[in-house]
Amino acid sequence: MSVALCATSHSPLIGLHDPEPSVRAEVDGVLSAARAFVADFDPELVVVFAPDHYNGFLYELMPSFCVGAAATSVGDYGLPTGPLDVDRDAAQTIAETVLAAGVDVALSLDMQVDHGFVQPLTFLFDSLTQVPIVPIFINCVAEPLGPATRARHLGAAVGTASAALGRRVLFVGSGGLSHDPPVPRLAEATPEVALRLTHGRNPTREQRAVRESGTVTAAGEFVRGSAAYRPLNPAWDDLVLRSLASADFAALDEQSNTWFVEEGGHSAHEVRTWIAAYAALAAQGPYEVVSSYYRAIPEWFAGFATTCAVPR
Ligand SMILES: O=C(O)CCC(=O)/C=C/C=C(\O)C(=O)O
Ligand SMILES: [Fe+2]
Repeated sequence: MSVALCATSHSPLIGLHDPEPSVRAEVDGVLSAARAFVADFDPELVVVFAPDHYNGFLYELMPSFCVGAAATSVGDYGLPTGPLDVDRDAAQTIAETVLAAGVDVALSLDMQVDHGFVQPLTFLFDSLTQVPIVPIFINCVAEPLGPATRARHLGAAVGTASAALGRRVLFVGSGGLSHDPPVPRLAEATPEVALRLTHGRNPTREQRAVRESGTVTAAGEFVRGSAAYRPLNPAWDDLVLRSLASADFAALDEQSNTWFVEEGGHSAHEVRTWIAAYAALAAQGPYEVVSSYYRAIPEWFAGFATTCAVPR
């Protein structure tokens, strides 16, 4: 087996605003099983498809997709800070192959990544440098967004490029299913927030603390039924999981961007990372999902899912 997949929700609220202990323990068990799956596969390279939340990618220059040839974690929400062990040659090869396939991916030699990339790595590995990685950013929050089909094309091209590397490659997709956490949107932003979304790289420790405590406060309001955020949608999440398990990409990615927001909330666009990861796996033939977990966890603002898959 030369490829495998692990796709998981992330949430910056894990550890900061937890559900009841039995739910937390259940998720910890699922993530331990995913970690064991990955250890058993023993990847030689990890290709991570993940979004950003205005930490590494801002409106000063917002690509739809970007391959990182070097990357550093900003360490938001208490997660580890510092460089990732990026395989620069593999990143370069993947970027060249993806561009040759007609998908206009950017290349960064100095990518900053946030919890979107880093949290799944902490779920699956002992450190950010345990296995070489290639981080691939997918814009899932900063409108305007292209059609979701582009994530499938990106993933397919990355899958083809990965096959040519001749290594055991794990594809990781990182993002919630239905969820509508308080990620600012330019269309509604005050001038101050718009400035931050455009140029707010490297906030001070105090500025970051204010943002992060605001997310925790919002999660509390959401749990208490605030109408300011769209509800979780387990029925839609089930559709997402079933569609990807059966490689029915069109059921998802041929829908409009509005459909994603109306069904799953603004951050449901993070499903693009799952579409890309599954499309990368599909590029090397039929696959089967070997584990699939789902629970709506309002304390984490998340329709929370974790799946693992292998070639059939
Ligand atoms: O700047 C901030 O931290 C704003 C809040 C934020 O980024 C929240 C992110 C939530 C997720 O990543 C998620 O639930 O997927
Ligand atoms: Fe997110």
